[in-house]
Amino acid sequence: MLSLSIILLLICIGLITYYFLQLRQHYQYFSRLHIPTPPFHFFFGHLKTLWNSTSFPRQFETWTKEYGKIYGVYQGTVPTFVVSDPDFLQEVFVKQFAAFSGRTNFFASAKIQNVFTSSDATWRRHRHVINPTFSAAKLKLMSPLINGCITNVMEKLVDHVTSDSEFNIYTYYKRMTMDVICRCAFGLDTDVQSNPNNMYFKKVEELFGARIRSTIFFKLLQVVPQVRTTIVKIFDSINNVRAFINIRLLPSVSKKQLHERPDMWLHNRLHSVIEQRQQTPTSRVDLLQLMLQVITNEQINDVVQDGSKTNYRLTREEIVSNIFIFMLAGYETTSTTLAFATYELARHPEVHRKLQAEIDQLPLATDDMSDDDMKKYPDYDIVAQMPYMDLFVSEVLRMYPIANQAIQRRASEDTIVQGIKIEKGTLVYADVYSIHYDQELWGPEDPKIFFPERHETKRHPMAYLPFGAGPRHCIGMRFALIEMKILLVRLLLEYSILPGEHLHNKLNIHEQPALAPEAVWVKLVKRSV
Ligand code: HEM
Repeated sequence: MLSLSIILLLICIGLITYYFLQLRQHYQYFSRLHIPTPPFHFFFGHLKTLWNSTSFPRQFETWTKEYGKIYGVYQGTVPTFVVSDPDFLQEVFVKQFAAFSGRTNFFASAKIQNVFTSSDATWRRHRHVINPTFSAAKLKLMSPLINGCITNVMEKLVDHVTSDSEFNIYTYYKRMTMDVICRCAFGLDTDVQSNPNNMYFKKVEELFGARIRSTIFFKLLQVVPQVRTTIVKIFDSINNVRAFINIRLLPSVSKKQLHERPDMWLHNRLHSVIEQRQQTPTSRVDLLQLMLQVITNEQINDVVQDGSKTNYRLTREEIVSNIFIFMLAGYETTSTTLAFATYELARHPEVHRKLQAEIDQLPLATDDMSDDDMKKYPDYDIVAQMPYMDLFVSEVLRMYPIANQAIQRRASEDTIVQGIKIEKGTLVYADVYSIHYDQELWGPEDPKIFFPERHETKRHPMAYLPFGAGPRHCIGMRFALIEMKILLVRLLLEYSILPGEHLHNKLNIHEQPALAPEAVWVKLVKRSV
């Protein structure tokens, strides 16, 4: 008996020693490569410092000042290169994309993948199906749908103009962008603008407010990625039980629902979006239609795909997962950029005047004109021809790279970049703040100053990264730009934006999970053109 206990004790000691030796080995990764590293804690790596900072990107920016354009951090044990050298990034994001086609594998354990969370062959399959969604031809067809939602927001704004009071315009942008993405991508008339209590909208909002990164659960998964799959499975099972009770059992008995995680709530309800479309088919080829054209009930094994793109299929669960990610990405990013654009317009009367001057020159009909050549609302063709608008929006996105945390790649094989050996599984993170505010890349005007004309000068191809870079750049970029520009044209054609008294003190920019202000308080004044 005693000898058995001793054997067990020795095995335990052996395993612990082996684990610590492994950790030690992991933590020598950067020193072996002679890459500088800020001080870190055994077991946590740099996570403790990152958790205590205002945001990961801001901490990376601070470290870049001390450790240079290429340095390393350990997220738990995962080595991460933090890079603000544009040539190095070009190599990773563009030239060697085949070796860097994924992002962090944080979601790899999730049951169902989508175009954002997947990697390698699975990602190629998703992206191939979804890519045609926002072609130029499709964007042209979407302009009336976008304009319809913008007409709704313009009607809502009238109340604030007549009452001559300052108000938080960001709230209106969020509702509008949710309606736009749902209408254009899924043919869904959510009308969140008239019904802000729409449950889909509330859950998406809840998801962004959830500060998931600060939860113990999230932190544990970061430190010990090995237990990720098991823990995620346990959480998913609990949520599935809750969903079953909420959907099947409770409705007939009680209105009170058991709490489901907002992401799980959405996943569990989005099936009805598919059913709705299958019951009422449409001739429009939107994102949902493209995905339904390739739906399959069979299991897909990407490893043994024959490589023929015509065979690319999506399962029902994958379609749901893509709807989910598009609702999220399509709504938050665009409304936040519009919020920052409005903030900058309220602060810079000169920029505001120039943009209005360009808008006033557009071939748009006013109410009393009936010229057939004139369009009532700006569309794809009109907003595509606005040089100053381009400069303005680019400067907003340079100063506020809202989704910068997504701009990272994971090595799917061992490779060498600029003479540095990068092992499979290593992350490369673009330090977008350091790049977007780099005097060498963006001078001679101080990059801290809002100056749209700086974009007239040709810059390094990797100096401007708000939508990422390479084959995996933002799939909704052109859609977002058209939507934002149409909104700005119609807003500034009718109103001038003035700063509200609370503009600065209620801005409260935060960065978890994406860069966003709390509120943008402005006044709208009717123009007398
Ligand atoms: C101003 C608005 C937007 C910004 C700043 C933005 C930014 C980004 C960034 C930085 C990425 C990561 C790119 C990379 O890793 O290289 C990304 C990916 C993505 N974005 Fe956007 N985005 C915006 C609007 C949209 C919209 C409107 C949609 C949907 C209609 C969308 C859908 C996506 C998707 C699905 C991905 C993942 C692409 C992939 O991994 O293949 N985004 N976005």
